[in-house]
Amino acid sequence: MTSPPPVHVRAPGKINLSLRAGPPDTEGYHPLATVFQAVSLYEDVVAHPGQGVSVQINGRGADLPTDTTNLAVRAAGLLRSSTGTEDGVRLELTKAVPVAGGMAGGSADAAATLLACDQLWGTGRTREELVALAARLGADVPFALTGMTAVGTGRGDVVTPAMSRGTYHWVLALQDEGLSTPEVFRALDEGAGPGRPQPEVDEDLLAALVGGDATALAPHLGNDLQEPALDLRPELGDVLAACHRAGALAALVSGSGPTVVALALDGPHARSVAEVVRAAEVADEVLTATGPVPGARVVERVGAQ
Ligand SMILES: C[C@](O)(CO)[C@H](O)COP(=O)(O)OP(=O)(O)OC[C@H]1O[C@@H](n2ccc(N)nc2=O)[C@H](O)[C@@H]1O
Ligand SMILES: Nc1ncnc2c1ncn2[C@@H]1O[C@H](COP(=O)(O)OP(=O)(O)OP(=O)(O)O)[C@@H](O)[C@H]1O
Repeated sequence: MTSPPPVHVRAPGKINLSLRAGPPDTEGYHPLATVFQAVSLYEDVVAHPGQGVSVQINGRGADLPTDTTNLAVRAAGLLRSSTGTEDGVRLELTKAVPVAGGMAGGSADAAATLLACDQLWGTGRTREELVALAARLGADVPFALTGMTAVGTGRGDVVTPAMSRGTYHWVLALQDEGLSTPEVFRALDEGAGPGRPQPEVDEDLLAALVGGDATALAPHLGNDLQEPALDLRPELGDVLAACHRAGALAALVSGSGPTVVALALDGPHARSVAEVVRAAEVADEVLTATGPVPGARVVERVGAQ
């Protein structure tokens, strides 16, 4: 029997336009009310037929583990055990999203792997089944399947698509050294103390997104994890200040950081803000991106007729 052609899936990184977190539950997880936007910084996963499950990493994160602690390997393993297939896969990841950067790169790898392996193995999971598997892999993984703009509730894993008009232009200030998501949540708990209210989705932000006007959106951007991320990494204050000085409409830490994202008026404005932030030498890399963009999708079935 001839082996099936490889499957190439692309999945986006995300930013949190708004993130509100309540006090932790008995398992240490925090209830969230967040608004995600998928942006044009992508992870590419090519699933080749193989023996067992293995992974090779290109681009960023060449020093990430390739054992079962890798989120892509976990995703393939979970699909295998839940479907009972004995087929294998050799995964080739090309990472563009910063590692431990608050942009859910590992979650994008996991989402892309679920979709790629389902196609490669012909296991025929429905979208709902893939989303349920995604939630078992991490709070951000379901959104990486959905993409575009969405509200995340529960642990951030209950994803509901949201309306958004137009395209938003972002400047991304990346740091080589990541921040640990559990540590940032711990710092939040130390700073915020008990008795905080259950988080609610910011309706004004959702209304601004429907209007499609970046200037109207800017004052509604916010992140409860920004202060704890700044406590752990005070230098991020310089990045935020540089974005403001550069004329950004708003600047905030994405998710658990340390990536700082700045909102611009349009493409040329984003490029000029990026130039000023780059010159300030407060970030290891400064990129521009747009959003919203679609979630994980098959780019091509390599060699397919
Ligand atoms: C910060 C965000 O990126 C915002 O979108 C997410 O909340 C994090 O999502 P994630 O990295 O996919 O999270 P998971 O892999 O499920 O969890 C990693 C760790 O983050 C903390 N965590 C995560 C999600 C959540 N709602 N509450 C938490 O406290 C927990 O300590 C958990 O052990
Ligand atoms: N394929 C993967 N890519 C990136 N990190 C991975 C991967 N597999 C496992 N990890 C581990 O997960 C940790 C966080 O991954 P990720 O890059 O998704 O962080 P993040 O963007 O801060 O995530 P989030 O925004 O979802 O909290 C890394 O420090 C790494 O140890």
